[in-house]
Amino acid sequence: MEQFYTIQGEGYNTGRAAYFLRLGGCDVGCVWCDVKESWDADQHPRVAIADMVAAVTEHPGRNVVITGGEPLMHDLTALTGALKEAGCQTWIETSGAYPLTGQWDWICVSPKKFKAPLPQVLQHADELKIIVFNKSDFAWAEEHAAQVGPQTRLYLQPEWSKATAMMPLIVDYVKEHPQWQVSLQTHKFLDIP
Ligand SMILES: C[S@@+](CC[C@H](N)C(=O)[O-])C[C@H]1O[C@@H](n2cnc3c(N)ncnc32)[C@H](O)[C@@H]1O
Ligand SMILES: Nc1nc2[nH]cc(C(=O)O)c2c(=O)[nH]1
Ligand code: SF4
Ligand SMILES: [Mg+2]
Repeated sequence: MEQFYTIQGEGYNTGRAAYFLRLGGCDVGCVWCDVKESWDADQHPRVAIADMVAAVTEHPGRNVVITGGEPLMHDLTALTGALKEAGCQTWIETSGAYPLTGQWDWICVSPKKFKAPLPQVLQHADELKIIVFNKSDFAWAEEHAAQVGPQTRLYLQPEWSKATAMMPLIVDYVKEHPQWQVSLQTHKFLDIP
């Protein structure tokens, strides 16, 4: 759908330069999704893997975030294989609703109520990033934290339009449950892609 070189704004790798490949297509249907224009894959041109890798390597950074849309609706074996061959670190942003394909250096799973994550994907998560839209999401976050491995980093990220109301609850929650960390969409504060 689009590709751009920016700073990873969210989660564990916040602040690090990364090239984003945003793949079209998602049927999860989050009401608050901030890239609804990604949902219909047919609205976006097909790009050859070699062209994506060439675009990545025009920049000095070698961290590549594959996001979407829901990137795991595509078989990512060939794309991640080509990126690894070009010396890239491969990071994914996924809801976990589809089977894991590809070779990954960092897996961020952000489960959704609208289409449940697969246990297999949760078990491979390096990072679990729960979007907090209302106060019931803390209990829901714990249900998913119980399904990841002991090394998985746990993040609570406010839904953007509810951030003012949810941030005080998130701050209190993290102080009481310090296994969790705060994640903010810092790129939106920086006004970068
Ligand atoms: C647009 S999604 C694409 C990747 C994948 N479909 C997913 O949901 O993880 C990228 C990240 O943005 C988060 N996100 C989407 N809309 C958001 C919003 N309105 N506020 C906060 N985070 C949001 C998602 O939860 C996910 O972690
Ligand atoms: N800077 C920046 N960081 C991000 N982290 C995850 C994003 C995404 O939409 O997947 C995203 C994004 O869209 N921009
Ligand atoms: S799964 Fe991701 S891309 Fe799909 S609707 Fe939800 S936030 Fe948007
Ligand atoms: Mg985004």
